[in-house]
Amino acid sequence: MSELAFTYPARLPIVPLTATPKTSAAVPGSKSITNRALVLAALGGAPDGCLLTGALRSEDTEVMIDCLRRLGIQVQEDWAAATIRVNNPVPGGIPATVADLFVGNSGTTVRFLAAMVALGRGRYRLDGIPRMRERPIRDLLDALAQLGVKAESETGTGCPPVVIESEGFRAGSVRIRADKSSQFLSALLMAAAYAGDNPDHAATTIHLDGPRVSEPYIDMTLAMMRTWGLVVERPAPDAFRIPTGHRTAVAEYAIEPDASAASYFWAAAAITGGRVTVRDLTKASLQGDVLFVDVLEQMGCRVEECESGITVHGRPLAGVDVDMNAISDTVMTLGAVACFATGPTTIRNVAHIRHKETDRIAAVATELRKLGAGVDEFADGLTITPRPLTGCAVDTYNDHRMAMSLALIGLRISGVVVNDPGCVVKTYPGFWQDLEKLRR
Ligand SMILES: O=C(O)C1=C[C@@H](OP(=O)(O)O)[C@@H](O)[C@H](O)C1
Ligand SMILES: C=C(OP(=O)(O)O)C(=O)O
Repeated sequence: MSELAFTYPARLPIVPLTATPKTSAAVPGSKSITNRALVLAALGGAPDGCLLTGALRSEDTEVMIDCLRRLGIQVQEDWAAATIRVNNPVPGGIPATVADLFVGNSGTTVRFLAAMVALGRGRYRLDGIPRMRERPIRDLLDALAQLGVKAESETGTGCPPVVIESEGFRAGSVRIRADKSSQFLSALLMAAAYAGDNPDHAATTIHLDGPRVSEPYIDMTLAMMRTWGLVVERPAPDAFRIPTGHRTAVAEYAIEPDASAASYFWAAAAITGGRVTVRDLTKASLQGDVLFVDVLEQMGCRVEECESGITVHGRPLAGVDVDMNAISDTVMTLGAVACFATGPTTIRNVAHIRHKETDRIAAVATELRKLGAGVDEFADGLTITPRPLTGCAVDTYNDHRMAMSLALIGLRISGVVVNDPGCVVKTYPGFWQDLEKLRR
């Protein structure tokens, strides 16, 4: 990330807004869509390559791009134009036979690529930062093993580093769990579409065992696969049948703005009683996180969808009791908003966020308590009880979403200082500049 045009201090004081914001915000491209589009464009193999527009430049997308290059796929970025061109000399396959891949702390990169490299013939190793070595991937490795791929956690922890040794995988039948992360299923779905022919199986059938988390991301995967001409049948709600041999060359694909990034600006309107439009997002988005605005609406905000985007009008806020399993990247955003409501807010059914950049339930509970809020933490969620807040230095746990969410509190309360604000590079390097635009 050294070339990124942003530098960050060690600590960033947040100055409260002096005027109520009435503005619109443009957020960068979706991380989830950019990283899926990179994988699908790489496997799809359009004759002149595929041009991705509106792409996100951030640590998570840059590690994905770097890994694809190490796999022999040609990737040319033009960040000034927010475009990436992807060209695979071996459409549907992996050119490199050996690769050592560094995935940083990007869940989408490690999960999507662990399945994708299994289409190759060779030995591939994926590793990341120390926290990545604590993030689960066993359920995906077990699924790949069922398809004849040697897929192992090097240290036997069920976490990276991961070593995949493959002779390519052929269509077959496989069972997988997605109760720790939906990314396991997304990864397998995308790779399975390029599985080799098997005289005994005209399709790969994936059976999902147990409950699934983060369901809208599975829908996003299925929708994007359809764009690439890949067929996924649903013989039952927990079964996916992916016939081999279907694909469409996609020459150009437009990436939506990031809805999780948008949540900070909608929340800013809610917290300050202002009005903020996030441009170019609609409720028809591929991203479940646009539905964060429904939670704000439940709390009392007015939400308006128009041609230019989605607008949140801040109003006095009531507490809510909400299941956030489907939109769990916005839990910390809601945690910040909840501090300004008239009553307690309970966030339920998000045990899986303990496996993300940090244990997000514990981290948000600790930091909101430091600021003065009442917080009861339970295994799969938390209750936040508003109390008078006092600004202080807050820790961010190398978690971009902790930094962006806690900063929101500083828009109302003086004395909030965000430690290690540079961790936003994971998905939103320009966040601090964009937050400042609320003062215009
Ligand atoms: O598939 C994706 O793009 C993502 C799925 C979610 O992860 P889990 O499925 O692990 O909850 C989400 O938190 C992550 O930011 C992106
Ligand atoms: C959980 C996240 O990312 P990932 O799982 O892709 O690392 C996130 O961006 O909040």
